[in-house]
Amino acid sequence: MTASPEVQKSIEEVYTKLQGASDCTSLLKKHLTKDVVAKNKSKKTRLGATLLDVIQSGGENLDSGVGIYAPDAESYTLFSDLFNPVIEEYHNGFKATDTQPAIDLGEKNVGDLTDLDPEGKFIVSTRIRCGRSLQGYPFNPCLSETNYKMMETRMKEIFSSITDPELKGTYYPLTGMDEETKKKLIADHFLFKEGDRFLKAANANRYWPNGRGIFHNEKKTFLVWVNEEDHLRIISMQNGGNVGEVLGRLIKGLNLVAVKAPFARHPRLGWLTFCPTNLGTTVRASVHIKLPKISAKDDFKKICSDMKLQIRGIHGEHSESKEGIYDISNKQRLGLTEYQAVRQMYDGVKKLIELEKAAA
Ligand SMILES: Nc1ncnc2c1ncn2[C@@H]1O[C@H](COP(=O)(O)OP(=O)(O)OP(=O)(O)O)[C@@H](O)[C@H]1O
Ligand SMILES: NC(=[NH2+])NCCC[C@H](N)C(=O)O
Repeated sequence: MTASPEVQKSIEEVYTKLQGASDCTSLLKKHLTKDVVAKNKSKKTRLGATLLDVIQSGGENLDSGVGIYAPDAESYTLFSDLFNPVIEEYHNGFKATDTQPAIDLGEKNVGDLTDLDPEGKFIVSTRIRCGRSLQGYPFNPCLSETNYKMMETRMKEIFSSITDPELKGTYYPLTGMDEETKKKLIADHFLFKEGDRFLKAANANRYWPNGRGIFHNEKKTFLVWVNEEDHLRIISMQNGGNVGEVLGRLIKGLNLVAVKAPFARHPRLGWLTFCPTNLGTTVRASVHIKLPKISAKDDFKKICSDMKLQIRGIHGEHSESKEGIYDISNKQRLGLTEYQAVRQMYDGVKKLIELEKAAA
């Protein structure tokens, strides 16, 4: 199967647009070379995805940090000329010949992750999330409306089978959810935002809100997002800095879902996700933290990036910090174990708190 002349022309146009965009710093722009375009523009996956599906989000959103998504699992290999260098640069040097290590969620080590802020002076809340894709389904741009509905139905059955007293809860479909409830869930950091322009341009918001929703326990400390960016985002969160408790709950919840739903795993790339930044462990462990002194200094960003930490704003990715509160998390998710990913955040945040305490 080959891509149509129109699609190939659009790919050339994205390339030309990126080359002409002097303020664009995305990994897409850097790694979509003339050669990569020439070699890949006519290719199509078995499900019909093309290089255009991979690059259109970054082509439309020139402020993307990364700019590419995989419409289906095959795209990671068929378009590896583009994915591999982007993955290598994002995930701290993970090469085309490297393999994701075996799973280690850290069951045996949760006790080592003692409260980072026992006095409650710095950390507002802690959250660890991972992503999962249900085996047998492609990613958003290749899903039909029926696929979405079938996946949601399957997940509803799984959620209703959870009887653990701490984790059991209710599934709330987005379809029919009143605006007030939705807004509050988003503002309180529990629910995904609507209309993400990066996902929209990647064709990932089709049939919205069908098939999308959120499951959570009563305390909203264990949550599962259904069919937003990934098929599933499994989340554990709570106020304060007790990372061990948050990880322990995530492992418990993840295991309950995993026994009922087989997930898609790649021999080299680990758990498969729609965005290459989330491959491997898929783990983003974060704190919302107040660091008024060190965050005001010029070297704050460098200190964080040297410790492989990512800084986000208070309402998540692409948002601004408010009242001096930052979202600090591990950046790398591939090429290390789940426990190491959490540990990267844990050790880094511990250091940041020491620096804040010592700062004048
Ligand atoms: N430590 C935390 N405490 C409370 N809320 C958090 C924490 N970390 C993230 N959040 C909230 O989770 C929501 C989702 O954030 P965001 O979209 O940045 O990350 P994500 O769910 O990890 O996914 P992605 O990386 O795909 O964007 C936002 O409302 C954000 O404020
Ligand atoms: N939620 C994510 N997958 N975040 C990572 C990348 C997001 C967006 N495509 C960008 O390049 O900036």
